[in-house]
Amino acid sequence: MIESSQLTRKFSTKQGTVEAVRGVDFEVAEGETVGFLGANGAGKTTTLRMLTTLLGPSSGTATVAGHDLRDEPIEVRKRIGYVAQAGGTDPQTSVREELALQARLYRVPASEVPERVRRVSHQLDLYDLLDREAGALSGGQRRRLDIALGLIHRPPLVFLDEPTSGLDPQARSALWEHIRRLRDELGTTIFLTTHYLDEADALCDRLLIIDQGRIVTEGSPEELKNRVAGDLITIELQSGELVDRAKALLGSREDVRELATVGSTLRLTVERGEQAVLDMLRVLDGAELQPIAINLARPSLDQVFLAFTGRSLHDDPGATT
Ligand SMILES: Nc1ncnc2c1ncn2[C@@H]1O[C@H](COP(=O)(O)OP(=O)(O)OP(=O)(O)O)[C@@H](O)[C@H]1O
Repeated sequence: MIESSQLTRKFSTKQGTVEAVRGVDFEVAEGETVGFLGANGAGKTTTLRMLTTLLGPSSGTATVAGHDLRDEPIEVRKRIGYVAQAGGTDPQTSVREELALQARLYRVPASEVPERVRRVSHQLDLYDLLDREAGALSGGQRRRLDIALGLIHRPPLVFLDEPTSGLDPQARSALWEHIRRLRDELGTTIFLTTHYLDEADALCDRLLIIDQGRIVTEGSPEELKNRVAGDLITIELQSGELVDRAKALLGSREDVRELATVGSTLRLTVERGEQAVLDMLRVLDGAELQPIAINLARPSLDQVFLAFTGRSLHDDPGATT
């Protein structure tokens, strides 16, 4: 659905040239939900604006929904929906009028417009709000309207720029449900930007992590977590002496990457923790070692982000996760 080839964008400013995007290569398959994860200023919006034909690349190109960005921008535009960070619409227009106007802009035949408005408003839970003025909507309702506007012409590919930015936790998880349904029920390919790690984890089949204009790694949330850290198993025993025995029994396993003892606790970093923890329990039981407590912790995407970019998203003043 998307094939980006060395897309680059520079901006000239009074202070000099800003290299916002420095040659990004990636692919997005049909039906995937792919997240572009990065801190403020990493280059997410600039890439999105290039892929949606709103901004010309300085170099490189991309094929989007089967058409080249540079050679056939109009064909690209017909096949995509773009939901920008802040929708700018007339606050006095009703939700119904907004949707109908957008449908007409996309040349949906007039006779089909009411049905389209009905469908999309059902999909995004806006049906009871159709006669409300856009200016009177809550933040979550407004974002749902923005997404409905991006879907009215039924594009196979939708770009969402920070879809839940500024929403409260309840409105965010409600919107996630709507985004999931787009993929599951309509097969829509979704490319979204976010700097919320929980959002990336909850919604995306695959993530591209962008830092300072470059993609530093990609993979499914699970793959990325496995690649970075492995799972952490902590086993607490009655005494340091018993810990030493447990260490001797478990330390030589092939799947143990790191091992440390802290007082009467043994800490092991392993691959596939769920399986390992069961095996280890069996081994300890066989040696008549009964742990007081066992804990298994999965690595977080935060650790992944830190490993690949050298900083935490929590340090980013614009991010709230
Ligand atoms: N029109 C412009 N003129 C000059 N510099 C720009 C322009 N647009 C973006 N930049 C710079 O390019 C870099 C990337 O910006 P971009 O908006 O793509 O980041 P982002 O990852 O989307 O950040 P955010 O999460 O804050 O939206 C930033 O350093 C930004 O200041």
